[in-house]
Amino acid sequence: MSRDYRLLVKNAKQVVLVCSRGEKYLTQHGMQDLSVIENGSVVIGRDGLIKAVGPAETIAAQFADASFDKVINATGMCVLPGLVDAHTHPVWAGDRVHEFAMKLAGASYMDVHRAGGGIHFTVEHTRAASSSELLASLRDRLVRMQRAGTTLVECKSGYGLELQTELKMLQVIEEARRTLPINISSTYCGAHAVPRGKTVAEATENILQVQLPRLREHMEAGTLKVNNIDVFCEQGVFDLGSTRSILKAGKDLGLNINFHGDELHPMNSAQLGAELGALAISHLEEVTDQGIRAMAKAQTAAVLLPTTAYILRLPQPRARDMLEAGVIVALGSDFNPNAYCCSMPIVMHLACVNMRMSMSEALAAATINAAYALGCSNTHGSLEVDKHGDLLVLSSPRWEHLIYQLGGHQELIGYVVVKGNVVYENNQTMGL
Ligand SMILES: N=CN[C@@H](CCC(=O)O)C(=O)O
Ligand SMILES: [Zn+2]
Repeated sequence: MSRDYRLLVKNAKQVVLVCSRGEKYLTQHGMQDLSVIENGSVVIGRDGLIKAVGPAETIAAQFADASFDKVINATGMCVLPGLVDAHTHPVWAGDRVHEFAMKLAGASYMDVHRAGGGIHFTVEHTRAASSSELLASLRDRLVRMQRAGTTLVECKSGYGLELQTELKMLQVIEEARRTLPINISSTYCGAHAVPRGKTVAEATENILQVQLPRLREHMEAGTLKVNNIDVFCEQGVFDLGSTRSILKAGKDLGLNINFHGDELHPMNSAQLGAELGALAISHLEEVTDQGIRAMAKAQTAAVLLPTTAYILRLPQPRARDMLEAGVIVALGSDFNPNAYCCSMPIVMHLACVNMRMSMSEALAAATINAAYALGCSNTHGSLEVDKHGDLLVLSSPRWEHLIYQLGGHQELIGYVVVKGNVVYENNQTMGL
């Protein structure tokens, strides 16, 4: 057997595995009691997969005659799995800082949307932008996310609302996936809003008869890899019936159902998602008790987005009720021109303070459960042998500092590693 490896991270004060028995997700007590090794090391092979993780002394003995392309001495530091951001809209042109001012002055999200702003404003600018402009800004945003610890990120289309721009966005995401050292799960979200001048029925028809068939051709030809299908199921956007037909058609294409539901009004989106076998539903600020029970039973993950409730001053999603009912709770940044946040550490902090999650629950939600929401928890979301060697090294002796120090991740994160390669190194780290 070869004794050459890509990376050894040795002697960490804590190695947070999150889980260690091949769990696909964590719920209830499992989220409270994360697997942590005190004084541990991790070995990543040349194939980018984890070969060993365990007590530092055991690893030192087991790999005494091995050679490593790189060794990180993590004495006094913590190692965590790379963070997983389960919901973002990172491909767009034209910021909406002016709308932030309107909302601070009292306008609601739907006031702005109905007045032709919001998603419509971004659609106009994104349709006009070239692929290279979109790719350049996407790259910058992904770099910012990565520096904040994200190593797997879901990226949606949805600012085209017609075939050409939706395809342009998905191709830009595909190019990022091919060329950037970050894992991407891509989502077709052509039903993000009803285009100006069209009815819901016309928009649904266009998606079913024009956009999805062309997407199928690209997927079959191997020119696009798309993982998930999304719809914004909301009053004044896509109703339950149109949502159902679009999601079902996406599922027939082999896409995972992962959609926006019960955000501003109770729509019975959670029940619909459970019925269709959705992998995940995002937002859920207005989910009902029945919806919570249906999601728990169907093992449909709830992707909660603390930045949205915070920025729009919405009621907080009922994280505690969901956790107690056994729902698989995950987290996402919801990065988009409305909620401009690239940082999962800040998202975890908000989840703890505003949604009353514990720090362990928040970390599980931002790692193994977010990976589950993207159908990737067999390869990502925890530090276990044979999973991808994606991890963070923090310059603090306890991992909880990543959540506790609000906005402190820039100084705390010393290394971000993807498949055993250091993709970000920060020489300016500061301890406590
Ligand atoms: N709610 C719908 N979609 C996004 C917002 C997109 C936008 O405002 O541009 C969300 O998840 O928050
Ligand atoms: Zn969204």
